[in-house]
Amino acid sequence: MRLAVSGLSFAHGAGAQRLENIGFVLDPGEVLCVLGPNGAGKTTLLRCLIGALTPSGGSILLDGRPVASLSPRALARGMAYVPQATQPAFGHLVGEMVFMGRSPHLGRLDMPGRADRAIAMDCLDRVGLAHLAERPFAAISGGERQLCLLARALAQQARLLILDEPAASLDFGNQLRLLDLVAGLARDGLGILMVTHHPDHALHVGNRFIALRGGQMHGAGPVADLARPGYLSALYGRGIRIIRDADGTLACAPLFHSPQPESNHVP
Ligand SMILES: Nc1ncnc2c1ncn2[C@@H]1O[C@H](COP(=O)(O)OP(=O)(O)OP(=O)(O)O)[C@@H](O)[C@H]1O
Repeated sequence: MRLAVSGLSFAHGAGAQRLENIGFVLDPGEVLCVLGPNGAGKTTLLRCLIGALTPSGGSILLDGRPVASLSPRALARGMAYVPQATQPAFGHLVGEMVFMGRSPHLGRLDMPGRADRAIAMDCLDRVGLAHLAERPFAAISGGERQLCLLARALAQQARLLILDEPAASLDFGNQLRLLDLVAGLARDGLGILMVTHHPDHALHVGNRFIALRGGQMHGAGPVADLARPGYLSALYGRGIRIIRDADGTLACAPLFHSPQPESNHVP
């Protein structure tokens, strides 16, 4: 399933920052990372993609069909969205939250059947939370909630995953587990669009990236471009260097004691 976005624009309202002329393609088996400073428009972009916001211009095509023309059910079978971890509105159990991911596969009055429950439990197990199935969603930690929402999206069995800062509340071990999971899902042929504040994560599991700044495309390309000298410093407005260890693994580190970049010009 191919997601193709072209010339996308959106405004939250008069005077609010606009998203302008955003474009990219996400193919099956690819991890596309969305980077950019706070307030750059990353979540706004994701909410346009899933139909929660209506763009003022441009196109969003899923396998060539405008997402706006798809029924909620068809859209949910195509794309699964994992928002930033939220406070629970209702008193659901963790397992029930994950069953909800099966909704696009059920009839209007159907309850999840045995097969749906097995899929949901398997997804909960994949994120390491099987032992919390009977706990209230409201009574687990922020990181566990984030993993639960990921399990719900996996239970949806969509071909595209849209992840909004999936690692934001995770401990270091769970961040690595998440990255392994993302890489594995991409190997299974899913397309994954992942907003991240960790350029390292993009370098580890991403294929390509887009960078937003002030609602505009600041750059796009293969993730290796993020390691170009000065690129991340220009994107975030702080000195950042890339370290390459003996086996070729790249990591970002701060440059605390050097002059900070004054412009956001991308080299
Ligand atoms: N509902 C809203 N009404 C008006 N402006 C909004 C609304 N939601 C977001 N904005 C503004 O739109 C811009 C982009 O917000 P968005 O949440 O998309 O940024 P982001 O890149 O996801 O940020 P962060 O990295 O901090 O999560 C910001 O200037 C924000 O203040």
